[in-house]
Amino acid sequence: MIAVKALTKKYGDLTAVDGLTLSIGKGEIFGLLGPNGAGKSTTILMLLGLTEIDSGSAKVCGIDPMRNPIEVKKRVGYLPEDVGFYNDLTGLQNLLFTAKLNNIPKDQAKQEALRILDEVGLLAEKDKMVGKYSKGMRQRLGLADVLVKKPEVVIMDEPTQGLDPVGMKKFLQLIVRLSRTDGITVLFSSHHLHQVQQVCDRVGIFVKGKLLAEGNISSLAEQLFSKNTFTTEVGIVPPKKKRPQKPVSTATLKLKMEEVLGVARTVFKDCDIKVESSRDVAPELSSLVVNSGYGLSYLHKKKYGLDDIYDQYFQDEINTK
Ligand SMILES: Nc1ncnc2c1ncn2[C@@H]1O[C@H](COP(=O)(O)OP(=O)(O)OP(=O)(O)O)[C@@H](O)[C@H]1O
Repeated sequence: MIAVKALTKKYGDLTAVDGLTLSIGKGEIFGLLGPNGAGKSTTILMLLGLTEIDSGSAKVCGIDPMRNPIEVKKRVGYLPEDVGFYNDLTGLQNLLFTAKLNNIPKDQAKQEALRILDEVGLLAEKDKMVGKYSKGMRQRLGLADVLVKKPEVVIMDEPTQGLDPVGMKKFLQLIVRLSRTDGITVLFSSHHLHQVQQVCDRVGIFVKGKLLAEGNISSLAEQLFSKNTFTTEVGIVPPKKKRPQKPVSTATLKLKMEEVLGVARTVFKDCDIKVESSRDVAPELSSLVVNSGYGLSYLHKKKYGLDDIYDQYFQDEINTK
């Protein structure tokens, strides 16, 4: 439904999107995850034909948005960060207005609008002026506004910005339902790791205009950590004087650990050892420690997840904002 090849956009000397290649299938929920300024909005604008592409190509529902932006707009619903509504019209009236602009017959429009208001949980508020809606209600009405057009693809730019945790959860559940029941393809941009992790089938990590990796969470971790996705933290205890076996030196223990199949690196800091490996080596490490004459004070196994990816790639940038 979305196919992008070597997509590039420059603003003067700045390359906002740098050779992006990506494809998103029908019914898939894809999360474009990246910090502020990564190029997410620019990518979305290019997909919608709202800004020019400098090089590369994009197809949305098989249509080139540069050549035929109107056809793309017919099939794609776009939910920007802040949706503009007529505040002195009710939720229902706003939706009927959108339906009219999209040439949907009046009877059909009302029936559909009511069904969608129900779906987004706003049926009880349908006659309230939108000016009196909360931020969460506006976002849900925004989604309803997009759905009235019966889109094949929904593109959302930071859709949960400003929502409280409950509102965010409900909104995300709604997105999943749309994709699962109606087969709608969803692309949404976010810099919130946890919401992306909760709902996306696939995630693209986007930093400084470049896609660093894409895939499901576990394949992302593998791509970004060069296959050494396991970390084992081991605490050793020097033996008590009277123990029969004299321990090997820590230098020897380090060498032995590095000989274990799959171990890529070890870091020794006094009695604390960190081992990076491509597979779970905890059983081998624990017996190695004991057989080398040490006691084992602790052993933690950890597999990289999106949190680690986030820490490595985004946290510094977000902290500086
Ligand atoms: N119209 C413009 N003119 C010049 N530079 C721009 C323009 N629009 C965006 N940029 C720059 O392009 C880069 C990418 O911006 P973009 O808005 O696409 O990022 P983003 O990932 O959507 O960020 P955010 O999460 O803050 O919305 C940024 O450095 C931004 O300053």
